[in-house]
Amino acid sequence: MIRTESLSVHYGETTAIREVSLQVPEGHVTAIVGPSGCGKSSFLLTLNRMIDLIPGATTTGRILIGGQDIYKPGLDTVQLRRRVGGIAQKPNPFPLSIRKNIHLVLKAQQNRTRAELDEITETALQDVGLWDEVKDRLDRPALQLSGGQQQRLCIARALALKPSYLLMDEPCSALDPIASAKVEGLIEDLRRRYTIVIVTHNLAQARRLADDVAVFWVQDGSGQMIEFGTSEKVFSTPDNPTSAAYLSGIQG
Ligand SMILES: Nc1ncnc2c1ncn2[C@@H]1O[C@H](COP(=O)(O)OP(=O)(O)OP(=O)(O)O)[C@@H](O)[C@H]1O
Repeated sequence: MIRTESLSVHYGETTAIREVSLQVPEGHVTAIVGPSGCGKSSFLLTLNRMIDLIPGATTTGRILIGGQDIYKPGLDTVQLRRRVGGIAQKPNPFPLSIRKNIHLVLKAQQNRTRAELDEITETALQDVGLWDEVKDRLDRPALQLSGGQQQRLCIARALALKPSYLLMDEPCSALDPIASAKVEGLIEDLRRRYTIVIVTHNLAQARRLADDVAVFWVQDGSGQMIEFGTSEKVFSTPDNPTSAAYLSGIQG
C-alpha cells in the first residue's frame, strides 16, 4: 500500500500541494485528475523521490510504501526507484537499440549473463505485447519505433526491474488514439499485478481504468485533494460541488 500523510510539496516559497492524505491499496489503480497546475505531477514525483532531483523542491508530511517511510534518513533511493517505477508523459527510450534499452537498466544493478538479460528482455517485451512486433529487429534503434511502441518499450523497461508499484504521468497524452487505446489496454492487463498511480487529463480513461479516483484542485493558491473515493462513487455521486462540476465537464 502507498499511504501519504499530510503530504505537502513546496517549490521555494510556493506551496504546490498542501496536506494530501490518501491511500492506494495493493493491486489497485488510483487515478489523479484535476485541471492543469493543481499539483498532480508534483504529487507523483514524491512517490519515488524523483522530486529530490528538482532544485528548490521540498516536501513535508510522510509517505509510507509497503509500511516503510520512504523519506527516512539513509533510505536507498536507487532501490526505491526499482520498487516504484516511473513512466513519463512522453516516451523516452534511450537512443540505443531496443534490446540495449532493457539490458542497460538491468546491467546497471547486477551481474547477469547475456542469456539471462535476453530472457528478461523477452519476458518484459511480451508483458507489454511488443515481443511479436519487435523480435526480429531487437538490434535496431528504439527511436525508429512508433510513439506507441516506444511508450510500451518504456513500460517494458520499467517492468524488467520487477517493480511492485508503477507511477504513470499521462502515459497516453503524447499518443494518437489508436496507440493510446493500446497503452490503455496494457494498463488494464497490468492491473492487480502491480499497484498503479496514474495521472490523466482524460476523465473517461480514469473512469474506465481506476478503482479509486482523487480529484486535485487549486484552493487558496495550492493544490489540494478535494475528493477521493471509488471511481463509481466519485463519478456518480461526488461529495464536493467543485469536483462534481469538473467531472461532469462543466468546469476545469
Ligand atoms: N520545478 C518547479 N519549480 C517551481 N514551480 C513548479 C515546478 N514544477 C511545478 N511547479 C508549480 O507547481 C504547481 C503544480 O505543478 P504540477 O506540474 O505538479 O501540476 P499538474 O497538475 O501536474 O499540471 P499539468 O496537468 O499541467 O501537468 C504549478 O503552479 C507549477 O507552476
